Amino acid sequence: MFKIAGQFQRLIGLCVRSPGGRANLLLFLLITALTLGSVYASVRLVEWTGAFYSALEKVNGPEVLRQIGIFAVIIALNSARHLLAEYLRKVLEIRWRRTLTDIAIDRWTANKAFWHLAQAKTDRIDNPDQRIAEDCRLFVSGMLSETLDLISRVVGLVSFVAILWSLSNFPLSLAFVGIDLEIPHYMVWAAFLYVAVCSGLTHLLGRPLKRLFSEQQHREADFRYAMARWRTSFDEVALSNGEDAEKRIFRSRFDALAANWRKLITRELILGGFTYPFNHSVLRIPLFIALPGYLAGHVAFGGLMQLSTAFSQVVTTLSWFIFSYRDLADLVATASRLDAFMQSATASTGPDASIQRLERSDVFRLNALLLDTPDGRSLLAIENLTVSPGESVWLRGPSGIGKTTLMKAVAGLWPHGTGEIRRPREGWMFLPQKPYLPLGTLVEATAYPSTVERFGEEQIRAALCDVGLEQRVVDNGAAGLEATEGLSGGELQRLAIARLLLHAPRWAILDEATSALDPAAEAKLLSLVRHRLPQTALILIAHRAPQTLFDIRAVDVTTTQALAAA
Ligand SMILES: Nc1ncnc2c1ncn2[C@@H]1O[C@H](COP(=O)(O)OP(=O)(O)OP(=O)(O)O)[C@@H](O)[C@H]1O
Repeated sequence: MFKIAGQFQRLIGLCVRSPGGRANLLLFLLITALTLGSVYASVRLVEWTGAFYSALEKVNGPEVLRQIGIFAVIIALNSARHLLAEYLRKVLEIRWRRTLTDIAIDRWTANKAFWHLAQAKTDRIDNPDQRIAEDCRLFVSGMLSETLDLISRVVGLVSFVAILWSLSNFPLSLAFVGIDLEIPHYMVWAAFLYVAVCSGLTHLLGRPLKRLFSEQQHREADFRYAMARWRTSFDEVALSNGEDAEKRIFRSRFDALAANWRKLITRELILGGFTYPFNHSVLRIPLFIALPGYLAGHVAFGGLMQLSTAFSQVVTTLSWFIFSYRDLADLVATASRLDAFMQSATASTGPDASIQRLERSDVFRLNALLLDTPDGRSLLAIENLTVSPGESVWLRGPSGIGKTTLMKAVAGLWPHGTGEIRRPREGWMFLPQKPYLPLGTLVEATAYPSTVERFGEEQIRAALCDVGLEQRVVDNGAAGLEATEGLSGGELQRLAIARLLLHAPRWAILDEATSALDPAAEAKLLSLVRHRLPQTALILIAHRAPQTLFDIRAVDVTTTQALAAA
């Protein structure tokens, strides 16, 4: 219970403490006031019912007409109140959702938490996209509607208990083990006892729901992810006739989803076996509880009916927990998923690195660097390597030795290994074999990770033409339309070279970044880079010798054992 309260407190705290939190809190108070207006409207309608039926009983035509007018005014004002409250609730919902989403994205991206958490063997955050897109929305909307409901019910409860207290002004007399007992206002105590027992039973029956809801969200996201992954690889699947394999993956994920769904609906059935009859008997049971008073002659028939109505009001209001149990379980499951995501993303800076990193010098130097895999397998070893600005170096080594891992270590991602990396803090660019293509236009993809405004469209188009993508530029026209789909492997690598030319970093590591180009194109592009960026240190990682029209220093990367033998 304390754990759940802590999760809600942390998440609500994030909404309230963020910029604009006070304005949102005021909006919440306004919505609460408007919601409480519904209690006032109910009380006014009860009064109106009495006045209207009295007028009817007395066949008082003008008074009946007046009451119809009052009714119209109550309904009009109440409708306006309801619509305004709903509108403002939805405004607040999107505002708080934006706040939570912004925080989730900030934490997910800070210190490259997204990368480190994806590597984690334990406590891995599954489906972060779902947590950011879906859980933030579900948490805010569920929390708002349940909180407003609870507040209006608490206020309604106070007025209904007062009414019940004044109506049930007779005691219940009992003879218990020879002792005469008198319970004054027993209807009020009976209402509380009745709801307490029923709530306990509801909780007992519905307890597994929270875990089942959480599991369901998790399996739904896994299923969606399998579909989304397939969508990004249509070519590969079609070429390898992988439809059946894909179907097997979808079906197995759907089976997992359906298996949990069956457990969920069975549990809902068990819970419903109690809550459904409860919901339908809640209006009748009071009558039976009030009967002793009626049979003892303490109350007339009309009073009995009044009493049972007041009792039902109290019980219905008190039963919020029972009626909302399913939604509350869903909300609690969402809150714990989202809170776990926020906590892990905040805490994650990756494992402690044993590689020493110094980021002050103006040269790039590796000293006695040994890289390992996370499970301790040795990868490459570099005894000494120094690269100065403007130099060109080719790092060569067999496949799987850890060349790409070296690039990650230099970038500060890979923590496993020993030795020292000295490098300037700024001015780096890392080009992987398959460049990342963000959503957007060709021009935006070329400017990535900077903005189009930084370079201007003309300069970007010129860079694209320089790397041999002029046809693409022409095809896209001036509009810079969505054009990044359908780029071949070689075209993608050309685009990455255009990025390099635009950003003009002082240090660049190209990991098989021209492997998809023919030798002549490779030589032309690398020479263009060398010519345009004379101050840039170019470190090429490749199995085979890169075709260049300039001098390049070859450096062998080897394994620890080979180094020791040498
Ligand atoms: N996150 C990881 N967890 C465990 N092992 C990893 C991880 N990343 C890479 N490895 C392992 O490290 C080894 C080196 O991989 P890496 O991609 O650096 O090799 P490479 O020399 O670049 O190979 P290639 O020339 O074929 O691209 C591989 O055996 C790979 O499986």
